[in-house]
Amino acid sequence: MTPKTTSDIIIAPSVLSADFSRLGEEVEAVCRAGADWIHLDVMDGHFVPNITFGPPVIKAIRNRTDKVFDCHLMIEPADPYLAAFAEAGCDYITVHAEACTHLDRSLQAIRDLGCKAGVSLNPSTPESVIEYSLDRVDLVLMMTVNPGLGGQAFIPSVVEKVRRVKSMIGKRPIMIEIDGGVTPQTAPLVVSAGADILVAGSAIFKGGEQAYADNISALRKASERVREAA
Ligand SMILES: O=C(CO)[C@H](O)[C@H](O)COP(=O)(O)O
Ligand SMILES: [Fe+2]
Repeated sequence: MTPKTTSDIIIAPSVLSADFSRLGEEVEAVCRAGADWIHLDVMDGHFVPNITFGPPVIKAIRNRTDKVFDCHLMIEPADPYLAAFAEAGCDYITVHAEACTHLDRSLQAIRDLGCKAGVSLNPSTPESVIEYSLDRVDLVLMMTVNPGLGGQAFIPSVVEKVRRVKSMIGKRPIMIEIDGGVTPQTAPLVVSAGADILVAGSAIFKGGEQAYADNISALRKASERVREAA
């Protein structure tokens, strides 16, 4: 296998669009198909209008792969549950800025648990809310849909915000992750604005297991063309 370079785009399939009755098998299938990370959408029916799964389910699928478990917490409050997600085997834990009264404290708590700390911004949240916490951040997850559901349409106005966050980050070792409505058509827009990681649910978990590799490769090719041209 060719070693990854720092310019490689990371593809993180969101299991939100997987068949939950076969979650372990779906994780294995998408890893075989070329996934880099596994994106886990945790929803509480309070911060977002949907409920998914929590630490016990993540723990149950942790032994299916050694890929990075990228946990996107759409829960409010988040702080009381951070330790349980770390113990379940999450590598990155991302909280929403909108759901944390003391964002700085939540980010430090994630790092104290030995995990990488992510912060997510809804499409309407200005990037200024994270400006003074960047020294505690490993990843900025920028929502390109309103959180809570898979299969929604990409919101193009976020692309400019991605560009601003990239410039705000400067030389800090912080990755930008894009989540929502990512397809081979929309991926080039965010990659050219500075995205490092692409989350995709409905664009990957479609067409049956045999199509996952082609779906991932379509996203990778669309992104790499942009990076090569830059
Ligand atoms: O965080 C999310 C929703 O809140 C999901 O990660 C996201 O929507 C992925 O699904 P799709 O690629 O189908 O938009
Ligand atoms: Fe997500």
